[in-house]
Amino acid sequence: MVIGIIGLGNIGQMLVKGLSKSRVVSPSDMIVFNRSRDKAAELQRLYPFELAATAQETADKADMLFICTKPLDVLPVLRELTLPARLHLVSVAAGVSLQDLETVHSGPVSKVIPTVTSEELRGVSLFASNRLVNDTQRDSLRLLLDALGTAEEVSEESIETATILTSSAPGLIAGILEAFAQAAVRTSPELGIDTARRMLTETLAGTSLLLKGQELGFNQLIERVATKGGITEEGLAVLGRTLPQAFDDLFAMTSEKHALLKQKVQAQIIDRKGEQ
Ligand SMILES: NC(=O)C1=CN([C@@H]2O[C@H](COP(=O)(O)OP(=O)(O)OC[C@H]3O[C@@H](n4cnc5c(N)ncnc54)[C@H](O)[C@@H]3O)[C@@H](O)[C@H]2O)C=CC1
Ligand SMILES: O=C(O)[C@@H]1CCC=N1
Repeated sequence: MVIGIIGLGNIGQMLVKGLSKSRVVSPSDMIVFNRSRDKAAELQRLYPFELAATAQETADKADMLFICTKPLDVLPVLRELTLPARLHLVSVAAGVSLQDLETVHSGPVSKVIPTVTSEELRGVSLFASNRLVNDTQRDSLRLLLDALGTAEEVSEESIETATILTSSAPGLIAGILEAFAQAAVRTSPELGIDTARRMLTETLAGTSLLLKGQELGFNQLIERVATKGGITEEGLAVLGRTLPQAFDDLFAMTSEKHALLKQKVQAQIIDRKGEQ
């Protein structure tokens, strides 16, 4: 099976690196197109995929085509192409629905929300497919996404909330850790920011092993750490007072952004109909 990739940004590159590292696809079974050829040629030196001269060449040769541009570039880029009916089109863009993709491709279409952590073959890739994706195509997609961590099929209704938990989360967790480290240094400047970051990074790795490796629940881990009447309890009480509102705000704002993005994609479809 030939995997096509259009767009070599964070996610396009993650796909090349992750799929190659997992060995589920060899670079020689990938065909890649990027607007800037130099960037693609540089990556090609490490991962010897076929470098396409045009996006159309990628679409013609691929069995499964990942479109990895920013959301508002997805439909304009795909409209310029003639997509073979057999092609399984896979968009990774937040805010672009299966129905939107069906306006540019009459064949099988899936939406995947990947995660940058898949470069390390960990993390959850969300996916939803339209009715034209047959069992073989769904199985092939699931195989690729499982190789990148864990594949999870979700309804389009829940994909936006799940996106925050799986795909935005690495960035959000990094943001939380940065604030954690900065507060430590405000409290004890002599510690230094690099030391604080290093301590948190190592602690995150250990925490993740306890949660995932030993299958401890969040509350079980809290009980192990927070000695009754001890210090951690005080910290948890602060989090209990402040974090529920912060996370409600986070979901409210990210939902609003998703809605705005979807409106803009809809406008691209309506404008196009007006032009025809
Ligand atoms: N970064 C992330 O963690 C995640 C991103 N996504 C989605 O992935 C998509 C890409 O995001 P990033 O990789 O972060 O963005 P990015 O800005 O790093 O990459 C976009 C790439 O598309 C290329 N591009 C733009 N127009 C093109 C064209 N006409 N032909 C070929 N290539 C073209 C650009 O050169 C750039 O390399 C977005 O739609 C985003 O919603 C989804 C989940 C996670
Ligand atoms: O922030 C974004 O828009 C993309 C989608 C989810 C993660 N990154």
